[in-house]
Amino acid sequence: MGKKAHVLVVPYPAQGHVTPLLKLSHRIADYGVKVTFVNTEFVHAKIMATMPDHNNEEEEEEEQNQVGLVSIPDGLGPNDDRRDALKLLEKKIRCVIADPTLGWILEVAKEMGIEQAAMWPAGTRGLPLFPHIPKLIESGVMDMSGAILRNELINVSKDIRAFSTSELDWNCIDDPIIQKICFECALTIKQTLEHSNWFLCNTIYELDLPVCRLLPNILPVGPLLASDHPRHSSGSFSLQDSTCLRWLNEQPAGSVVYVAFGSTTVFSQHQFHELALGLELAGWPFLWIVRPGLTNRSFAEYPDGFAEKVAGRGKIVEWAPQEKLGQSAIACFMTHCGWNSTMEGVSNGVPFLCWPYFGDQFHNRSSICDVWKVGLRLEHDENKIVSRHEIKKKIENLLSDDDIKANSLKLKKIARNSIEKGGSSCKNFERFVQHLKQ
Ligand SMILES: O=c1ccn([C@@H]2O[C@H](COP(=O)(O)OP(=O)(O)O[C@H]3O[C@H](CO)[C@@H](O)[C@H](O)[C@H]3O)[C@@H](O)[C@H]2O)c(=O)[nH]1
Repeated sequence: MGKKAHVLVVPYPAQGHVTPLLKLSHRIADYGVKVTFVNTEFVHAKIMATMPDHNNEEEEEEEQNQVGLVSIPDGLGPNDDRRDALKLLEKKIRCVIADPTLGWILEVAKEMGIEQAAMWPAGTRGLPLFPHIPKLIESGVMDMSGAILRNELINVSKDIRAFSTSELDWNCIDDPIIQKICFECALTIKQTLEHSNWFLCNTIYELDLPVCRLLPNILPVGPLLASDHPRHSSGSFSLQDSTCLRWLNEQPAGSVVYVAFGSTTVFSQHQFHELALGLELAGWPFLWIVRPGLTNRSFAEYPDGFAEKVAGRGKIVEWAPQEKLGQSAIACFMTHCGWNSTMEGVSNGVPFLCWPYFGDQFHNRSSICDVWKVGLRLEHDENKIVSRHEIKKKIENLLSDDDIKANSLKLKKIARNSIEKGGSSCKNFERFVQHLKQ
């Protein structure tokens, strides 16, 4: 059976408009089409309060063909008079800011004559590949659907290391359907990069010079840090366990290996064991984030006797306030090289042990190890496993490398300066905001 068609219904937030559109939506849903109906929060609350309770099974079954009611704010203040139906027409959106992967939102904004700003959340090193796609098709390196026909090195600029075709994001995926979706997404990103009014990036001009020069329309405004602003939310999906901050404060300066792999990495149980044994063997204190889903089992199983062997020097939590881990106790950061983690690590001046999992993380590793020289790679063995011995060796190599330590502190200064008044990212950001306020 094919996928259910899905329509989005957006009424004007007034009784006489909501009612017919909702009736129409229910009719459509009765034909097996999925409907998401978007009300303002104000209207949504009113409708929900008048909905009958659905208690019996018969009604639950009917529920499957119900219209999904969701809400968005209407943009008015708490004291605005919502009985004045014209009030909303006075409200104009100045600019739409969206993730480039959702380029269609920006296209709609363009159609409506609204300014569009894309905000790229990932690493920028791979960005120059997107505008290069037509040339790769023309020269027969790939076909129109992104399938690679010939492996070769891709040169986008003399200042940027050549990419191999295996580094193209969509080419790293085995499933041909997902590969196709990812290629379409790459085309959307290309389009957005070339046509949106603004292309903001969570990066720093001084650290990303070749890319910023090659793509002059990108606007570096990073590192975007919430922890510097007490009232800003980091948008964490999980509760952050703050007990590790206290624990860290009790550890000697420069002694703790911080181990965290963001929200998407999944290890096999075998690899998870090997990592635990590597941390045990290395002998350093460690703070390890083991979120639910980090292994491909329903819960992570530690090696026998692990807890006893690392007692007193190993702290494991499900989710930490990572951005706030700027304590001097942290000696290095074992990471999957997600871009947020990369920017946060750079801002805290910590050396990296790089263990990328997919996508931009490989490019980010390259920035960390080859360009900025603030980290080392963890290498897989012939069985595609990062062994406990490799982990111990690389921790030792990294912690005894004074050049890497010095580079990390230099980078921290650059990152922090860039967001101070007069710094490059601060200036870029102010330019953008001033424009919005005109
Ligand atoms: O215990 C933890 C661990 C992580 N984090 C936060 O979670 C975020 C993780 O982001 P990131 O490091 O970018 O990793 P992912 O969640 O894996 O990010 C996805 O999105 C990124 C931005 O597009 C890409 O660079 C990555 O490849 C992709 O996996 C960071 O802000 C961390 O501070 C916590 O708050 N607590």
